[in-house]
Amino acid sequence: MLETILNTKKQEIATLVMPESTKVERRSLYQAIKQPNRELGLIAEVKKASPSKGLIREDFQPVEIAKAYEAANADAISVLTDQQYFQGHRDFLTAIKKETNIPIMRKDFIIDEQQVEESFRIGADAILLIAGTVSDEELFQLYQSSHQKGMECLVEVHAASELSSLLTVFTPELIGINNRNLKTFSTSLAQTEDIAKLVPEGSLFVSESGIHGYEDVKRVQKAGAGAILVGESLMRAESPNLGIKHLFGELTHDSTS
Ligand SMILES: O=C(O)c1ccccc1NCC(=O)[C@H](O)[C@H](O)COP(=O)(O)O
Repeated sequence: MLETILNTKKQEIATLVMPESTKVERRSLYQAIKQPNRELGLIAEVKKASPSKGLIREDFQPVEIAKAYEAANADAISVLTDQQYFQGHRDFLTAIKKETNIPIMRKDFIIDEQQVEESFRIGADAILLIAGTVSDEELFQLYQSSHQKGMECLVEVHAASELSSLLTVFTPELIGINNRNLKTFSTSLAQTEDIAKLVPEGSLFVSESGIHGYEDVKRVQKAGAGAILVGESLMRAESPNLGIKHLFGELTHDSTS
């Protein structure tokens, strides 16, 4: 699947039309999740559809969802901007950035400097970089140019071998451990437990994907995660607020909104 997505990205990059620059102040994702609003940080994702689940949320109002995440004390927001596989759009990110006050991460498949510049222009505070999509050296280049532009990076790995290889080239401040196997689409929190052992002391790590309830939250927290990245379970919840409360075990019998 990843290979198919990356082939699409290469075609998109070849015809990329650079947007005008949006004037925004940049916010730190690292600081937000270092000092989270709850026992561990929450990056709440705006995700309409996915390759594994198809359409997740029919009534999809990206800015309203993002504002509700912020009101429910999410620490940061992840916005899927890929159109073909996730039904996202880069305009969603710009609109969300203008209407919220917490860090906004661009979640896409970023493999080229032009996409870094595009992310900067649309107003992203941070971008996702995925190990294995380009060489570790190329990933480091993208990481450095993002930082030079004032954006931070969440560097995602799917295997212990990917992280150890990456660490021979550079040490990301923010490491994402994705619990989803991109071949089978199945998720396992054991991924977080296995890979966590390799995370260097100075880095914060985020457990991503397949987190649906408080038991999951406690499990990845025990493994050392500083934050979680959650999409589907929040998008399927009756409201973002109820979804977040459910996730952190904050629901009481009289919780109605
Ligand atoms: O979500 C997918 O099906 C998917 C497929 C292929 C590549 C990436 C994919 N998802 C990106 C993500 O990492 C998730 O959107 C994110 O971690 C949130 O996951 P979840 O809470 O399980 O929606």
